[in-house]
Amino acid sequence: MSMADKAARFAEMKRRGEPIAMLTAYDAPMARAEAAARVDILLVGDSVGTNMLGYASEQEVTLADMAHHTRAVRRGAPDAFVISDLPVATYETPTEAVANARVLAEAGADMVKFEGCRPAIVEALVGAGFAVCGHLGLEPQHHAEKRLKGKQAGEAHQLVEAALTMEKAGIAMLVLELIPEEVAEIVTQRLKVPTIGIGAGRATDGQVLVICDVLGYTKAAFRHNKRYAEVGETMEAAARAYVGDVHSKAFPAAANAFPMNKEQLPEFLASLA
Ligand SMILES: Nc1nc(=O)c2c([nH]1)NC[C@@H]1CN(c3ccc(C(=O)N[C@@H](CCC(=O)O)C(=O)O)cc3)CN21
Ligand SMILES: CC(C)C(=O)C(=O)O
Ligand SMILES: [Mg+2]
Repeated sequence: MSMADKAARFAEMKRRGEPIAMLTAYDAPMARAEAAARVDILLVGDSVGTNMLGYASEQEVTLADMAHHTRAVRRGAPDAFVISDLPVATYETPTEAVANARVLAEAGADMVKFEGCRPAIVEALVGAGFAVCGHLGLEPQHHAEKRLKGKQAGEAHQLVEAALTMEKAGIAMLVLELIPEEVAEIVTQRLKVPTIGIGAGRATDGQVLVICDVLGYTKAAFRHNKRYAEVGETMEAAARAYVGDVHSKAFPAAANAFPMNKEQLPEFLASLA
């Protein structure tokens, strides 16, 4: 199946009014769990850098990082639909974008995503056979200040124009990040391709969240997020209990140890005498 055929399923979901659930995934066990939970789309976001690799910003994420994590996600979820982010400064020219998209596709991505209104980049990628997801509104790779975009009428109008430009260029999907609900609703109505929102309100065709926020693995308490677990607390409590058990010699117990063959033990001890 070609990359475009696989993505057609999501356009069909939009037509039917079936919401699309996307989550970021960064490694094999995460991907396995999300696939088992029937997450529609796994996003290997460049947010892997700040959330999993300890980087200070999205600027530090490399193509090698993205390929490494895309391979892990693909190994964990062989049949899932996987989108991978082209990291910062890897799609400056059409030629560069195509070469770098190939690296992500070979690592297992079904679709590639990049930030900003760059129709010439979309055309080159689509021409080379890649399915492309756009990303407008807050562009973490390009905007140091993480705040709502399209709050002013002029900026909101530009966002709608940019979305239409990207659709005309050939994107198969569009992520809308941190924009007012009313703007996301207009963009969603005017595009045939599905919109996926994060902090973009209720009217988009799908939603995406960063898995670490959903898990309560990160400390952040973003307004756009809904926390479904407290994995960070669970992880610290488990590590703390383990340390306590080792220090108190409660662990390992006999059940965790491996005894020698009963008949061999006397012979072993005698051999040492
Ligand atoms: N852990 C994590 N979660 C995310 O949602 C996320 C990432 N990382 N990394 C990439 C981008 C960056 N995102 C961000 C980053 C900061 C805010 C933020 O500061 N939100 C404020 C409101 C901002 C405003 O009102 O303008 C908040 O209080 O929630 C939002 C989205 C979303 N993405
Ligand atoms: C926030 C989503 C859309 C993203 O681009 C990422 O996780 O990198
Ligand atoms: Mg990203």
